[in-house]
Amino acid sequence: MTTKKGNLNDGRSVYLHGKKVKDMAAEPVFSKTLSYIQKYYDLNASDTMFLPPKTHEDLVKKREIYEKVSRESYGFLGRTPDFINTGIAILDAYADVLGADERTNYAQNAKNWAKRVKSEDLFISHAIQNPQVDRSKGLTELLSDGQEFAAVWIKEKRPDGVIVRGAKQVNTLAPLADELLVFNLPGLAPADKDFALAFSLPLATAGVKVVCRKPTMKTDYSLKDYPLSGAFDEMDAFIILDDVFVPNESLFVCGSVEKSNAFFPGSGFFVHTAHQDEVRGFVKLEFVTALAVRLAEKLGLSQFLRVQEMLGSLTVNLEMIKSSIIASEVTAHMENGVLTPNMQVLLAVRASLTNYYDEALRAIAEFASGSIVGVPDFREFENEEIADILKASMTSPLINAEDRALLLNLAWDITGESFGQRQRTYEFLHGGNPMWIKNMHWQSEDLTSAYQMLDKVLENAKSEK
Ligand SMILES: Cc1cc2nc3c(=O)[nH]c(=O)nc-3n(C[C@H](O)[C@H](O)[C@H](O)COP(=O)(O)OP(=O)(O)OC[C@H]3O[C@@H](n4cnc5c(N)ncnc54)[C@H](O)[C@@H]3O)c2cc1C
Repeated sequence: MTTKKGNLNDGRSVYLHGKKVKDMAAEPVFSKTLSYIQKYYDLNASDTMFLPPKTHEDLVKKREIYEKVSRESYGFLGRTPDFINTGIAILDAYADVLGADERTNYAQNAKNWAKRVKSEDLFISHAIQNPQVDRSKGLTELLSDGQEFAAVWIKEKRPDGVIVRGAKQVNTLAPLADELLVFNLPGLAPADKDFALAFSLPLATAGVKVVCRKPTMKTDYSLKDYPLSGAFDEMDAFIILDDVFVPNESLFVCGSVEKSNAFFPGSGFFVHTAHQDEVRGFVKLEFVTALAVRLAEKLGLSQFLRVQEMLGSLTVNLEMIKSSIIASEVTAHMENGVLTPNMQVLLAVRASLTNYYDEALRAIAEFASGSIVGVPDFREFENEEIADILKASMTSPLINAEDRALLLNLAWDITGESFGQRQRTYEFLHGGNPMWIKNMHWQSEDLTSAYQMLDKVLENAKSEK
């Protein structure tokens, strides 16, 4: 256990700035962010997190703890330990779908793993999406073309486990986690047996290489200049599995396309992690909505009708998301003895949040306008040569110079900085391409009563003499 204790120097291979990191604690991008991740443990969130929901009250309790954890990072850390842990909480009830074969008992492995994650309070990071090598080709075709890193595949089968090779394109917070959970989304073709895998391994396993993107964190300035991007960076990483040995007992799927395709929806992970994710999304939407309102007030814009309409639209969006999350709990159903939130509602929330978040960002950018790039380095407010005139010229009856600069810096962090751009990309894509989400929603929607009305009016028209 490393994340909870705060010691990430366990021999893991993490690459940053073109080098292998020797001391994780010496890198602010990791140490500062870790202190935010650890708030999950400070809040003793695990007791509630690992509760398999049986009643409506349980779901409400879980929502409240997701919200609490999320508020610690204002919703800007998406993959805190509660995300995967809420799926692990119900794995015991679902694992039998994974079955067994002559190699191992996958269902039992998953149950044992869930027990260990709970008892050791581990932080699990998940790696699903395959690198965008050539989406026009199937995985088996890519491998036969020599593309060994287009996905993760079984290179060698041994009696005690398998050697896997390959890559996953983005794994959020992997450098700070205890273990990597590697699996596929549904969609493997019948020929893709060698790609049919699901397993979890400690970060420090030989051959696991975690290659970080360039940080968005600003370390050379004060938090006054970069209130969020100076505080944490939800690091994403490219994962390389360079001939990694996975012991039989760590395998949840191996060689079965059917089981691989069933893993995400069939393990209960999808719906319960979605519940956590949408609550976290709501908290973030609340934050950006509040910032838009504060900017409008402090820049003297809120008496304009157009601005009022924009603000009203943001609060309407917020209300829709809040109510929908509650609706997903009220319309939950029992499945495998677990009270399961309504997935159609959660998918609708995910599909809408991408647009609502963007709308809030557009409002912030429009209100902050050119002022957003006219903010000096905060040290200028201490510069004897110009401090007085700067403060006088930037102070208004509504807000003093420093508070105004701070508010605008926050707006820039969220709309302009690489931190904000990464957050925007995250909101758009982390839950899957919105195209797939909407596609999935439409295919599962029950339109029976709507069709009945439609047929009635058509029949009425046809039967007119
Ligand atoms: C900040 C961030 C953090 C993330 N964190 C994680 C993480 O921790 N773990 C993880 O596993 N994943 C993570 N993801 C990955 C995320 O799950 C994927 O980016 C997302 O699902 C979209 O998949 P993709 O990028 O492979 O794009 P694709 O699905 O390849 O789509 C790319 C483009 O191709 C088009 N396209 C692709 N296939 C088709 C098709 N069949 N028909 C028509 N058009 C098609 C799409 O419309 C789109 O325009 C993260 C992503 C981001 C941006």
